[in-house]
Amino acid sequence: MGSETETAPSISVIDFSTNLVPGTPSWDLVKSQVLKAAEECGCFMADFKGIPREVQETMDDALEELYGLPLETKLRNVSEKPYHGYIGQSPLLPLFEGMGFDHPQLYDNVDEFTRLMWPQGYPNFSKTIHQFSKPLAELDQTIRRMIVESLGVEHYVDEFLNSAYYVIRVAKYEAPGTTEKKWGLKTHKDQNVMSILSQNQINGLELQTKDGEWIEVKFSPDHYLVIFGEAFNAWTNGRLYCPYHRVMMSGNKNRYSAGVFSLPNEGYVIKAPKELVDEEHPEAFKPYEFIDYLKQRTKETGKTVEDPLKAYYGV
Ligand SMILES: O=C(O)CCC(=O)C(=O)O
Ligand SMILES: [Fe+2]
Repeated sequence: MGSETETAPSISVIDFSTNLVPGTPSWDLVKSQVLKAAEECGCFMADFKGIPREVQETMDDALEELYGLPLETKLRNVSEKPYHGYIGQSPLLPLFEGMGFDHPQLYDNVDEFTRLMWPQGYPNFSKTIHQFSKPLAELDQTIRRMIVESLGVEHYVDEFLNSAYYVIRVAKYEAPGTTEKKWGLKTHKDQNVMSILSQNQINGLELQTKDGEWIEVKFSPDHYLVIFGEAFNAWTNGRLYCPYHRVMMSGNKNRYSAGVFSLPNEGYVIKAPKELVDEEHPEAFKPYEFIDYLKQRTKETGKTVEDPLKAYYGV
């Protein structure tokens, strides 16, 4: 049905601001909205009140302070797993720096990272990161539970929720000082299970719709962008959409973003439950381990692969 005025595509907002209890009508309503967004756009904006405003604001300052540390200090954030530690200083992406660590929903893990950066300790920094990460890890659990229930395989909820761990990744995108857009982060699909992102007041994230149109993502306070990743898509036998996204920067203000990501555990073989495979939905992907996929993709950094998960593991 043609409408007279073209409306720009936008990302749907789903209300997580009330206490949602499984089995209640409000849970079921939100659950259906989540599945629809996951299938049609691979993302949505969660209106979520689990992180107090003052923590959101302190988070912006904390990231600015973290990235203000000398490079040799930031380089102490190392990991043997690809994409888990410090990334930056790349001539291909000169505006970008990223850091991250595992299990940020646990205070002691946050504090270990803090002490790596500030050996004398910095409890306020640890507190802020923890108060940011823990509610988002819980939100991730809620959303993943909703999808699994919606697909009618609720007896897999526990197995699926326990098959992933959390990583926090924080990024700085240096202001290019131009009106023309410069690359902050290359176009990619998230390879993990699910990502929940926030930012300071500076926009720059862009997301591609199924129709190929790019949307500039705008964040409001208490809004967190949920992006479904390839591992979740594989687990649902291809029922979800994974949107391409990128960061494009312009202007004179640095952008800081922070995200809590769920990643499949090491040793866990990602494979759709048999109930999700039938004649109408033949097996979409070969079973695979996340770390193998990550390692293969890292070897090919910079190479663009169309629909990468399908290229590597498509049946
Ligand atoms: O910084 C952002 O807003 C996006 C980060 C992102 O897409 C990622 O880490 O996968
Ligand atoms: Fe991403």
